[in-house]
Amino acid sequence: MPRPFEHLTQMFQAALDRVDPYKMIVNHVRLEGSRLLVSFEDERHEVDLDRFERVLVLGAGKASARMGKALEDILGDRIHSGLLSVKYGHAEPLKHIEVVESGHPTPDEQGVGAAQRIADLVRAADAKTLVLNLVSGGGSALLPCPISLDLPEGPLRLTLEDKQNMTRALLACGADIGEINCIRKHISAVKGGRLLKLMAPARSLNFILSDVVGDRLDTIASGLTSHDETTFEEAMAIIEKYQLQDKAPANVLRTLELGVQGRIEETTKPGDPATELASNILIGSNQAALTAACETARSLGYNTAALTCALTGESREAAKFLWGIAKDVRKTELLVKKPACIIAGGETVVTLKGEGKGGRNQEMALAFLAELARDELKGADIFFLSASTDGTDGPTDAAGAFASAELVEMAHAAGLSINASLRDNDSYHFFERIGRLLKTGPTMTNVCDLHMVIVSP
Ligand SMILES: Nc1ncnc2c1ncn2[C@@H]1O[C@H](COP(=O)(O)OP(=O)(O)OP(=O)(O)O)[C@@H](O)[C@H]1O
Ligand SMILES: O=C(O)[C@H](O)CO
Repeated sequence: MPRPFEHLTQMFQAALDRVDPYKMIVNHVRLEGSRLLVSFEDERHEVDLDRFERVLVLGAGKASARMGKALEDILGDRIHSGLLSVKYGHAEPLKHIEVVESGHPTPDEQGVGAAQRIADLVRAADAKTLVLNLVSGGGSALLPCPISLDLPEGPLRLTLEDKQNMTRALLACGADIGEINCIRKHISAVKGGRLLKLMAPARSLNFILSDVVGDRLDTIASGLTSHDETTFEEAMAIIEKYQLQDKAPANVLRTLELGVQGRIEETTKPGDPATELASNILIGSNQAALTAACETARSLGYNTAALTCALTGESREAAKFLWGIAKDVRKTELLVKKPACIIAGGETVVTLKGEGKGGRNQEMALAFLAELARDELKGADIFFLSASTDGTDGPTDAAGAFASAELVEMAHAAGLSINASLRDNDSYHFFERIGRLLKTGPTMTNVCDLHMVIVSP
């Protein structure tokens, strides 16, 4: 492994360590006698547990089991019971909280079962119940609760299959997570803050780890515990924007149409009394990971530039943007002096056109490699890593992939075509063949993606 790749891996590991949800919770939440004290930047809360007869821990997301472990270590027997839905392979043995593993990114029966049980638990919660919700990215897929309506003309029951087909169409069309979740919220019985209405009159403290650019609470895990800023009209406009009329299941289109006509109640809106009972606490985001990566880069001797936590757009376009910056730094050192490390975070999208296997980070590394292959200076001074902090980039077992000039040679030697692999969205098989995938396994955290470029002197 070339030295710069080792450095990029160290920076990524440091970033993961900083956003370990266990540490984020135990460092900011403590129990003093019967008082639960929470302090995250400007969010401070104090709750007297003796005022409640029971404490329930609920939630969903790739990082939620690790958050649950932290709460168990802090609260011990104070937790009455709990239920979390996490992605397969993301469970953690817990004592008071049951952890169910469910399908992601396409929801499955396990998720439906967990969502149903969570809905039942919150419906039964009264004013003597304190609910602690642990919400993290992935929660949308892990808590599928298809809306069910009794209309004068007969029942309208969305099925798991409807949700699965809608999810597949949304993930492939290039829509960003705000758009995807706008639709998810309007066809769910718990998302878009509908969980809050089921939970009233119980009080809730909701710990939220952001995997969404801009950290909008109504987007993370489709805003289970947040009021919703989006509307049925916007959901319908997204269907039209991505021409999903033929791909969206008939039941979904019908639900959205009825919503636009005002025949279905909107998601929970700002000012709804149910929102008054909930405190939403953002425990971490991409910024923390980016900061840790920068600190490590500095300690390894690089002059470091943190570009943004909000890199979005098509992966292959973002790769060109980062490549342009790398070339600028090589030539002018205007942004930062060499040896340089340029770091960005965010979440891009991939509009799937091919039948291959990959993820948005692997696709970005492949598109970066395409630029390296065209470089007149042969790019021996530029090294790149793009990786997802949850450890699973797209439906693959890799977190991301590396790129450097040496890989262009390796690909040629292996008879691989960068352009053909890009055309097929087949980045996984490409990097697997040349042994340059980054594999971490499930990291139990989730704060979007990191992209890091080293420019050597
Ligand atoms: N062959 C492929 N090449 C590139 N990207 C792909 C490919 N197949 C799927 N994807 C992308 O993978 C993404 C879904 O995978 P992933 O589970 O990593 O998403 P996620 O955003 O991390 O999930 P969540 O936000 O729910 O935590 C989609 O953006 C999809 O476009
Ligand atoms: O679950 C989801 O909706 C995404 O991961 C964004 O939080």
